Amino acid sequence: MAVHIVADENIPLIDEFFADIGTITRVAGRTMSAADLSAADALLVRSVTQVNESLLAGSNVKFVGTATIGTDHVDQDYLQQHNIGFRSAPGCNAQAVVDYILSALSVLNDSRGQAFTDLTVAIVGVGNVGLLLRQRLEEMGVAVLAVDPFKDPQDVGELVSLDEVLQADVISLHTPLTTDGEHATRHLINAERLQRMKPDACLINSCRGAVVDNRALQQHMLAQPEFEAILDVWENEPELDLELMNRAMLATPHIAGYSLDGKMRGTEMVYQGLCECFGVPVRRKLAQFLPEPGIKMVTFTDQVPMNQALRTAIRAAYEIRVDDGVMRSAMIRASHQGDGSLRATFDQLRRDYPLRRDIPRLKVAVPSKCHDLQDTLKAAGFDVRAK
Ligand SMILES: NC(=O)C1=CN([C@@H]2O[C@H](COP(=O)(O)OP(=O)(O)OC[C@H]3O[C@@H](n4cnc5c(N)ncnc54)[C@H](O)[C@@H]3O)[C@@H](O)[C@H]2O)C=CC1
Ligand SMILES: O=C(O)C(=O)[C@H](O)COP(=O)(O)O
Repeated sequence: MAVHIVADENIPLIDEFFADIGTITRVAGRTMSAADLSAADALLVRSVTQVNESLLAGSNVKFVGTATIGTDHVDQDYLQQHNIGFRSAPGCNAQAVVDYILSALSVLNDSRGQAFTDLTVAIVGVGNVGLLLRQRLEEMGVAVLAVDPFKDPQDVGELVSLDEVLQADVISLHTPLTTDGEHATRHLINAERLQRMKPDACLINSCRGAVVDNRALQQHMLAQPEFEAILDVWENEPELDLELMNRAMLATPHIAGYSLDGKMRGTEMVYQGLCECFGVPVRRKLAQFLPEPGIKMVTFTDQVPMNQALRTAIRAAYEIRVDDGVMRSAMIRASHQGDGSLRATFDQLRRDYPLRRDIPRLKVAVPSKCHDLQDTLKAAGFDVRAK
């Protein structure tokens, strides 16, 4: 049976994974409509497509795959009620988000003349991203506080209350966007909770924009000039609040998870789900397609101080300041153009995102006598070679 697949044009390796399963139509994810699905058996999306009754009603779609970790754009109840198979890609780009946070922390440290180990970092949501971040930071010697009402400390380590977490130097958000129940995360960080943070705290949001009340954050930063925000995600994307961007210490266009490794892993995971749903044998594996990294090796001498080596290695793998600079200049240019330019520019930055690899793909050579440096770089996830 040939499966007709409608796929977001920004999903990589669509032909490589799916061409021998059926026919493929690529469409723009942001503007996908019910008309695009008239002949579809399977739908593959990213986070920018709202998958709900108005998209699917009247179609013959039997499977929906989202090549993303987040699933807040998918009405899973509707899929279940209509017997439509579903697969997301849990954890696919968790490593990339962790790399983003490490690069962000290295910039924050530079601006304050601090080392990683001078900070207490709070993690809100200890799932795939939060737990990997916790492991990396703790092994690097950073003090971590974590909160997650749905997790057992036996599985994810010690947990504290949200009140305690608000007292950390850095608060990094890693929850899904949810709107129902006692622990709903929409506007989890609101004006009142911002008030309870340290005046010079740093809030990092790389999960979903609406987990933070963006208006309250902007007002808080106006009143507390020492407060820092590092923002990858924005309420109402692809709309962007330029004022908030200008106040943020680092601003990026929802690309924290955009490593090649993470994106391709996402495709492989939905491929496996689609094969299972249609009873097709799994013939393709990510390793067939993932290229070798371009930078082969970063080499350190024994003279390099620990923090400098760590910063250099992290930024050789992922330099957040480049993404920040590209976004600011593109957005400022767009703000002088007409209606819709900011939205279009936000999406264009994402579509044309340059190649980036996960930290564990970067080999780092360290003198064999520098055991502490080797251990710290391994803790941060690097492929360390003693030389
Ligand atoms: N900026 C980007 O490019 C990316 C953003 N994301 C976002 O990050 C989110 C987290 O990713 P994962 O860790 O892989 O998801 P996950 O589902 O593995 O973990 C989320 C954790 O948050 C916890 N949680 C839920 N409500 C909470 C609350 N009120 N307070 C504290 N914890 C709460 C859950 O119990 C769970 O342990 C995703 O849902 C997605 O929206 C994910 C990948 C890339
Ligand atoms: O995996 C997720 O969840 C994300 O946030 C994705 O990295 C977002 O990428 P797009 O699906 O919006 O391209």
